[in-house]
Amino acid sequence: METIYLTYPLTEEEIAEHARTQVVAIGQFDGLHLGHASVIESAVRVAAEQGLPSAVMTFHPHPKEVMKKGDYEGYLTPPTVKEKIIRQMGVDYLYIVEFNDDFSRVSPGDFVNGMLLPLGIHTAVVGFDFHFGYRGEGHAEMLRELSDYKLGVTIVPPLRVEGDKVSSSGIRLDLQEGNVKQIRRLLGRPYSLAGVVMHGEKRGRTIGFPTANLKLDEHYVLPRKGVYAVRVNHNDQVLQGVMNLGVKPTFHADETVPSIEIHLLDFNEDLYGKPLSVELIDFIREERRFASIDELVAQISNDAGTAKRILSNKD
Ligand SMILES: Cc1cc2nc3c(=O)[nH]c(=O)nc-3n(C[C@H](O)[C@H](O)[C@H](O)COP(=O)(O)O)c2cc1C
Ligand SMILES: Nc1ncnc2c1ncn2[C@@H]1O[C@H](COP(=O)(O)OP(=O)(O)O)[C@@H](O)[C@H]1O
Repeated sequence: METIYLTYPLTEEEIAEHARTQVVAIGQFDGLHLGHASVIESAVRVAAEQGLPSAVMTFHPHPKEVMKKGDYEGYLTPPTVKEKIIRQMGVDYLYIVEFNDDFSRVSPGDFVNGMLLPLGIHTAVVGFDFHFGYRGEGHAEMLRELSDYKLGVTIVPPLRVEGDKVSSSGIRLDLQEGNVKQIRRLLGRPYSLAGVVMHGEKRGRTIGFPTANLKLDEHYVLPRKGVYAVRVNHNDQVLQGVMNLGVKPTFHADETVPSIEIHLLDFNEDLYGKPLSVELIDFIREERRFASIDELVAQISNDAGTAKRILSNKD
């Protein structure tokens, strides 16, 4: 897969370089949940049927970040994660269009005639709720008419899991509630956070539970504070662990910035500076303040046992 960065308006050179008859799935696709996957898979299938290359067009930064909408709290799938997942889906080209103030003011008609048609888009594949152009005034059904019927359009219906429509906003709510098991069903994979291990307060080792402190690579939406059973990818190895995402109220009275700390089970190696990717498998409990370090340690030991039981279940 080739990743191509574009800005609107396209230059003559960009058009000359990237125009090809192709089938493109268009959307924000933040989270890359099963609904998004069904849109992208449709594009790959239609492309194969037509003997054309397949592509995904997405936008960065997130429009809500640029438009300073109050409810923006980060990415479910930051750009590098999104790119990796789309690559695994057999897509030939990924177009990342810069979303900025100017682009937010492009009319639906100009988006179609100044972006899609010049790139040689043969068929656009979009989700049922796709909106585009100034104030999101363009919607899926308008693509045909705005292109003067030059574009083929496939609209993919909503995907349901156990009766519920799969949506990025639903997943954001589930994250606030710590429903990581449900999120795993909606994404088709666990929610994960990637980062690098940094130095912490060096207390972990003194209480028998060293914890790798994760500095996140990108701006993720964080789940509810608390303790989670996690699977950790480190050096092509998959390790079991227990994570605390919180402000350590036992030690800090008014800390507000949460830290992400993982104790790896049956493991003893130096991890400073190493990249880790952490998959959230299940929520164990809320973070709380303990009256003594002994009580905290007893609880962490209990949590490690709970995580081990959860992670040994093969589902
Ligand atoms: C499984 C687990 C659960 C934890 N639960 C809590 C908790 O409920 N309350 C709290 O104040 N700290 C909790 N912690 C954080 C510890 O206080 C922290 O790991 C310890 O202070 C070491 O910090 P350091 O790695 O910065 O040295 C937990 C840590 C782990 C690994
Ligand atoms: N089982 C383990 N789980 C997590 N980190 C471990 C483990 N064994 C060794 N380590 C190392 O110990 C460090 C954590 O020790 P800790 O005393 O909590 O220090 P810090 O406060 O700097 O995180 C990790 O960053 C890693 O390098």
